[in-house]
Amino acid sequence: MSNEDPTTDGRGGRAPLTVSVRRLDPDLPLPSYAHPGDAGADLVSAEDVRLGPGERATVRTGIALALPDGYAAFVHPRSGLAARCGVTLVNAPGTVDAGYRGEIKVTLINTDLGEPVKLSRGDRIAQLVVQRVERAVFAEADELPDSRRGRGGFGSTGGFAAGDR
Ligand SMILES: O=c1ccn([C@H]2C[C@H](O)[C@@H](COP(=O)(O)OP(=O)(O)OP(=O)(O)O)O2)c(=O)[nH]1
Repeated sequence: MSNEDPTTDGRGGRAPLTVSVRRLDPDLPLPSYAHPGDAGADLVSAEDVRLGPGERATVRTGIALALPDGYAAFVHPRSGLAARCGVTLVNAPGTVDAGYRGEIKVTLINTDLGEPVKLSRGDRIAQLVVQRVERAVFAEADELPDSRRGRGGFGSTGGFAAGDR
């Protein structure tokens, strides 16, 4: 039996987490990181999609996951698609629960009000960030401890002209 700690790679770094993936569409790739150190693994579209100006669509990715307990995956937009075409996610980031075994889907929206966007099957449409998450116990309290921010909420620190009127 090995005494090695499975959470380390034996060279002082963290061992990668293995996540089981089912390919619901065998011709599409598994999620993959474009570069070492990338936080998000690209997800591709399983279908051809045309998004008219301002239109949204929920798009299949052809994969299903089994995340270990204590982890979640977050579906984030791709910055290039957002900057070039105005395509982002309606619910960014989408939350994929550890217990979810269905197909990962991505709800895209074309925020460009002038131009339609065409995406093809196999195009990279979003990125998946896998993270450890805490499960909180919500303990009711009559008083909360003081803090510097206190009750100062939305925009309370200023910093944008339109909100400083
Ligand atoms: O962008 C996303 C977001 C979620 N999901 C899947 C995984 C997630 O575990 C499930 C439910 O998502 P969420 O909890 O955000 O949806 P809800 O509207 O709160 O539904 P529910 O009542 O099922 O929790 O849908 C996706 O495939 N893509």
